Amino acid sequence: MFLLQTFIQQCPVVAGGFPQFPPTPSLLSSTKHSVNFTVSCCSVASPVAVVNENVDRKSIERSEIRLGLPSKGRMASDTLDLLKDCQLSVRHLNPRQYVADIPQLANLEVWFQRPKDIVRKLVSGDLDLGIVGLDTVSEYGQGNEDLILVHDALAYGDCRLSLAIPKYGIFENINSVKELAQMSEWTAEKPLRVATGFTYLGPKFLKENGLQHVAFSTADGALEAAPAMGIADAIVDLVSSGTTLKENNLKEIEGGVLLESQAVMIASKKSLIQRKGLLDITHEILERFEAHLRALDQFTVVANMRGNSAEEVAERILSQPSLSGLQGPTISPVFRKGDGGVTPDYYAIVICVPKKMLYKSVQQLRAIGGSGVLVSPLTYIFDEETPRWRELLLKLGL
Ligand SMILES: Nc1ncnc2c1ncn2[C@@H]1O[C@H](COP(=O)(O)OP(=O)(O)OP(=O)(O)O)[C@@H](O)[C@H]1O
Ligand SMILES: O=P(O)(O)OC[C@H]1O[C@H](OP(=O)(O)OP(=O)(O)O)[C@H](O)[C@@H]1O
Ligand SMILES: [Mg+2]
Repeated sequence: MFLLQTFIQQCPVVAGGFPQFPPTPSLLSSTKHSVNFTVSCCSVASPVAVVNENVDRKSIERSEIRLGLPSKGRMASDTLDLLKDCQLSVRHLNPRQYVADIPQLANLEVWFQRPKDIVRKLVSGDLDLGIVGLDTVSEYGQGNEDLILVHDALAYGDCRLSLAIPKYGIFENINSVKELAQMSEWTAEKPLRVATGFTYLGPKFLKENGLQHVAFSTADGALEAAPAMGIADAIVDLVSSGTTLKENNLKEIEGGVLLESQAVMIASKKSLIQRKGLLDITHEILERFEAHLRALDQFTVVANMRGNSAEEVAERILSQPSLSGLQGPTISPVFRKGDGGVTPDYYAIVICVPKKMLYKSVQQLRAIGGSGVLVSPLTYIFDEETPRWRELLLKLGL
């Protein structure tokens, strides 16, 4: 049995600037004072030094800006779709080639990498920008201050990292982390056994929640099988629909969500400050993302309305809660030639309506005399300035 410290000292793993990501231990255990790794199989005295990244690389000397995108898995195609929807299509000639570009953004290289490697390479300075799940940033970034969240809600890849326990046996009446921690079953000799791929966030969370006797095991997938196989008592894993938990007779418990996750855009703070052109490209990508994502849940609604004046029509519209639009309605007179000359006969109104409110809005429009209602999708809403850009500049001290 080795403490984590011992493990790292004896395994000459050099993490090249990356903050101590653990060399996937096969078993971890928590004691009263610290979370310890118990190593059951490892070449602890390996003579080979594994250098994860170039330590003193000349990365800052390269002039190209590098964006890391997921090379495969759940996040890959949604990420490309988002960029395409923002008119930033990635030109990728060959799926086995890991480098590509975005013709709209000069001097930018796109590198396809596994999500966890995107985070590692941002920390090591080999990438400048990246798009991955927040869970991956938190697990592999481990709070590194050089990692900056540029956009924290790209609206896909939604899931949560959760602690789950069996519905049956000794857990039948356990419904919260507090109750789990208070169970008398867990002792130093017989700790709560937790299976997880999140070997940083898992132990941290359980320690913070007062679970003193915990042993962790790790696997690359199908963790939900571990309790039924008798390998673990609980798991910490990603959940989205909850089907996998349900099918394996497991349940989430109160206080057991470690993290709510979705796709995010991250950047290296050092690069943002030092690399020429990066701030401008980041601003452009951020503006396009924001404009697209804001427009996603809105429709443009155009309708005709009879009235005596634009003001009178505006008053009627603003009296309806669903019709105020983004900044208020746009109202234009529609002129017709009559006996007494050219007069405004009715008014055309244009408003933005949240998609969820569409039918209610149409009903309200009709109730105040609206007719000929046309509905079309919105592509972008560009605001004067994006709040996220201001926040980013603040984080950079600019
Ligand atoms: N139900 C889900 N299960 C796992 N990941 C999900 C789920 N829903 C969304 N995600 C997001 O997708 C990411 C994982 O995708 P995927 O498993 O394809 O990636 P990966 O890093 O290649 O995984 P691995 O290396 O284990 O194969 C997660 O980090 C998370 O942000
Ligand atoms: O709540 P759900 O919608 O059921 O999704 C959750 C499951 O999906 C993921 O597994 P994945 O499909 O990546 O398989 P793996 O765990 O074998 O990698 C995750 O690890 C869960 O097992
Ligand atoms: Mg997976």
